[in-house]
Parts: sequence; C-alpha cells; structure tokens
Amino acid sequence: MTGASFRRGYQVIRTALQYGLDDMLPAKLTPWYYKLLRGSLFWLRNQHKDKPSGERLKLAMQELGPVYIKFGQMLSTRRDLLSDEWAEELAMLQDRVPPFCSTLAREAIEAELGQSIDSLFDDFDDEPLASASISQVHTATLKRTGEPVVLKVLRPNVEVQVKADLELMTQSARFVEWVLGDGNRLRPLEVVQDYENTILGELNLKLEAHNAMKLRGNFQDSDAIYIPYVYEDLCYPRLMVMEKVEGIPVSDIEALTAQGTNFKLLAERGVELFFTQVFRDNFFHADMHPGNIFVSRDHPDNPYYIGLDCGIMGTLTEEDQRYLAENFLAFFNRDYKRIAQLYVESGWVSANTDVPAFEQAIKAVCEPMFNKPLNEISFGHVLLELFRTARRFDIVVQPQLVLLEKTLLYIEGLGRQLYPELDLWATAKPFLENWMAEQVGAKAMFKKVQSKAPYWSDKLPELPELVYDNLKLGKKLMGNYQQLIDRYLSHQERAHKSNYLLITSAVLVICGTILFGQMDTLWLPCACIVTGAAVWLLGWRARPRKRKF
Ligand SMILES: Nc1ncnc2c1ncn2[C@@H]1O[C@H](COP(=O)(O)OP(=O)(O)OP(=O)(O)O)[C@@H](O)[C@H]1O
Repeated sequence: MTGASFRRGYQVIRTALQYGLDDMLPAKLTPWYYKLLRGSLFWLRNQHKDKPSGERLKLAMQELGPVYIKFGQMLSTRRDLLSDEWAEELAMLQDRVPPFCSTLAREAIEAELGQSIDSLFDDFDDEPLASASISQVHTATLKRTGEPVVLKVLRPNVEVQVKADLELMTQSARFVEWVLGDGNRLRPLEVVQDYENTILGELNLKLEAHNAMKLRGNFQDSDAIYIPYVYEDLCYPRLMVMEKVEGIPVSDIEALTAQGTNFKLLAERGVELFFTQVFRDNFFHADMHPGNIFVSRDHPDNPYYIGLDCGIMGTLTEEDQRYLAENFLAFFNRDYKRIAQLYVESGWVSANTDVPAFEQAIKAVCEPMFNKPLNEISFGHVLLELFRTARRFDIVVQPQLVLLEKTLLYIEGLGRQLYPELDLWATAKPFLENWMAEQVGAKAMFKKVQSKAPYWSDKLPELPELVYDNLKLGKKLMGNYQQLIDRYLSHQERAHKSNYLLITSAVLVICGTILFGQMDTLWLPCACIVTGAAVWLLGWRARPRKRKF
C-alpha cells in the first residue's frame, strides 16, 4: 500500500468515526474484536452527537468528496431501504452540496475560455444555481444569441480527490483479491478499474458535452425526453455551456401532483426510455438520480422528462446486449431453464455448472416476484438474492454490467416514487419482444444485408477481376504443390536406397572381419570387405541432398 493510500484510508476512517457512523452499525456487526479495535482509536470521538444520524451520514459523505457523494446519491433513491429522514438528507447530495466561492468559479471559467466572462455572457450570476458532486452551475445569458444558459464548472482539485480515492479503492481491491481466493471470481480489481474509467470520464466536461449531443440526437423527435442543447464550441475539459432548462425535479412529487401530472404515463415512459437506450441505441444514461432528471411544466397530462448530466454513459457489447435481452425475456416468460442456459452460454458462470440445480435456484428467487406491482417487489433485493445464488454456482462478476445494474436500481427507485402501481412486466415485455423480433428472423436479416449494401456496391465491380486473379493464383499454387510432393517423394526414395546399401555394406564388412579368423584362405574375407566398401561408396553417393521443403 502506498503512503498516499494509507493517508487517505486513515482520513476515511477518521471522518467516519468523527461523525459517529460506527454508532449506526447494528450490534450483530460489531463483534468483540471490532469493539477492541474501535477502543484502540480512542482519540477519534464522535464530534457531532447533537446531530441526527441522517445528517451525520450526509456531512461525512460531503466531507469525503465526490466518490462518496455519488454513493450517497445512489443510496438516497432507495427509499424502500432507508428511513425518510436518511433518504431526505442524502437527497441533498444530488444538487445541494455546499458551493465553492464564486471568485474561484470565475477564475476557472475565464482560464478555460481564455477571455473574460463579460465578453461572452451577460448577467453572470455569482450565486450558483446548484452545486453537486463534481461541479457547480451558474446562470448567465449568452451574448451572441440572447438565450439563457448555464455554465457548469468543475470543482477545484476534484481530480486530486477522486484519484486519491481511486488509488485507495485499487489497493483495497488488490488486498481483497490476495486475501480471498474467492476474490478472483468477484474480480474486484476489474470492477474498480471499470469504475475508474467511468468516473475519470465524468471529470472531462468536453466528453460530457459530446455525450449530451449524442443522446440529444438519439431522442431528437421523442415525446418522452428532452436533452438541452450544448454549445460545443464553448465546452472545455473543465467548463461546459448549455441551454438553461426549466422543469420540476422528478423527486418533487408535491409540485408534480399540483400541476396534475399523469404519473402513470410518466412512469411508463421511464421504463420505455431505459429499454430504448439500452437496446435500441446501446448508449444509456448511467447516472439517473433524481437530481439529474426533471419533468416538463408543459402539458402535464402528456409529460416528458428533461435529462441532465451525461457524464456517465454506458454501452454493452453486441453479445452482452443480446444475452441480456434474452435473459429479460426468459425472465418475463418464467423460463428459468433458459436463464440458466444463457448464463452458461455467455460465460457468466462456468461451463461445468449443474444447469438444472441452477435453474431451480433462480426459480426460487424470481417466482415470488410475478404478478406483483412495483410497490411489492424490489429489484435491489432480487439482484442481491440472484447474486448470492449465482455465487454458489461460481458466477464471474461482469464489470460491464455493473453500471447497468446501478441504472436499473435508479429506475426502480424512480418508478416506486412516481407510480408504485406500475406493472413493470406489462410495460417492458412488449418492448423486448419487438426488439428481439428485430434482431432475429427475416426482417433482421434484411436489415443486416441492407447495412452491408454500401460496402458490397463498392466491392462488387472488382469481383470478376478478383475471381480471375484467384483462379490464376490457385493454378500456380497447385503446380507448386505438385512439385513439392514430387521432390519429397524422390527424397524419401533416395533415403531408403542409401540406408539399404549402407546397412548391406556394414553387414559385408562385419562378415569379412569374422571370416578372417575362421578360414585358411584369405580371398573370401577380402572379397567381402572389398564388396562391403564398394557398397558403402554406392550408399553414400545415393544419400539425398540436404534440402528444405
Ligand atoms: N441545463 C441546465 N439547466 C438548468 N439547471 C441545470 C442545468 N444543468 C444542471 N443544472 C442544475 O445543476 C445541478 C447539477 O448539475 P449536474 O448534475 O450536471 O452536476 P454534477 O456535478 O455532474 O452532478 P452529479 O453529482 O449528479 O454528478 C442539476 O441537478 C440541476 O439542478
């Protein structure tokens, strides 16, 4: 462990203990050795005893920085797991993190623009509109168009903080892998590396701007979501300028109710948007906490979402996408055998898995969920149970699916808040069936052929020439091949002949030598030896020349 990780580790423990987070642990998680260890850190006392536990948790996460704030944002969406007090406190991490001073914000913005704010914008507001985990947002008016815009600027030193946490996470993952042989199956290091790529990508606002424009393009004509316009020529790694949008935060149920929002349609559109992004576009928003989603104020009976913060986007490989869709469908059709087979086919569990036993285990987890509205089921719970089950069958954690699981949990949290009676199955199943139908069958084949048409129209005129050249080449190759075989056969023939003569010569020489001592006459042994020598000469001459084939 490096010095920096050690220091950061100590800082995390110190913050947790000074905010009394250890007091929140249930008794069964504090065995005697934990108490002994806690007692040895006697100088780190809870300094905020007067504050309620939810507020202490929020303050600790806030102090620890972006990585922990993001974790708090995710937790805040799980009202089914947390008390109202905790959920409300943690929800403040979505857009109400204490701001940094506006002088620093101005300096950072002007450093990126390379000119003064006033030369490009009017009415720059020093009071931030919002302040979240990695950035702060200020409003202004763009001089050249007169449009209201927002300037999103990265927090000072955010990269340093994030990198220190990533280093600590990497070291801890290495330690876990080393301690547990089991750890390899969980691939903690790979999961951390994947998270690292994701969060480092979020720290580049130029990349976020590009993502936002791509997502906007994907939903250009959609009546389910609107993505604000990004002024790409005014975007830099630490600054992003975009259209200012007005809307109601999706978590503000009171305001949504007051304007008469059609919650059922809104929730259904949320599910539809998730599946469209994952399966149709293979480009999904993977940071869908309520601070990043607003609902339009226009026509509340036909409401649409407004999506912000495209810093974390996910994609899947074609195979993962296909396996996942099949998995969902098999799940909706209660075909547990297919689910088990898919896990084996995709390599997510070992090929030696006992498929019938795995099928039964999956059935035991999933079956109780059916025919229940969203308010009676918990994906979070099911995912945990499935994970626990799959562990028994040697599952290999797929880091590329972690983002997707996180997004699914956000969607569930959102759906639960908006319209708990939502029939998830009825909403999602037709979408997946259509998608699968488009992937296989005649229509899909036609589409694939169609997508390859420009390539073939380019290559087709060259075809006769290619065929002729290949035939000529084939003929030449055949000739060469025949020559090679002939040479090999003649080589073998000479080798056999030479060996035969050399062995005969050896026999003649040995016989001649033996006869020398046995016979009175010399002519016979001499004849044998001379003949042997002559035969050896012939054999030596007959040997094959050294040749490479
Ligand atoms: N285009 C916009 N129009 C109006 N408000 C905006 C806009 N973009 C951002 N905001 C406000 O700023 C807040 C923070 O923005 P954003 O989520 O992009 O920052 P972040 O630091 O990346 O946050 P996160 O913690 O989610 O990563 C949003 O929750 C929203 O309230």
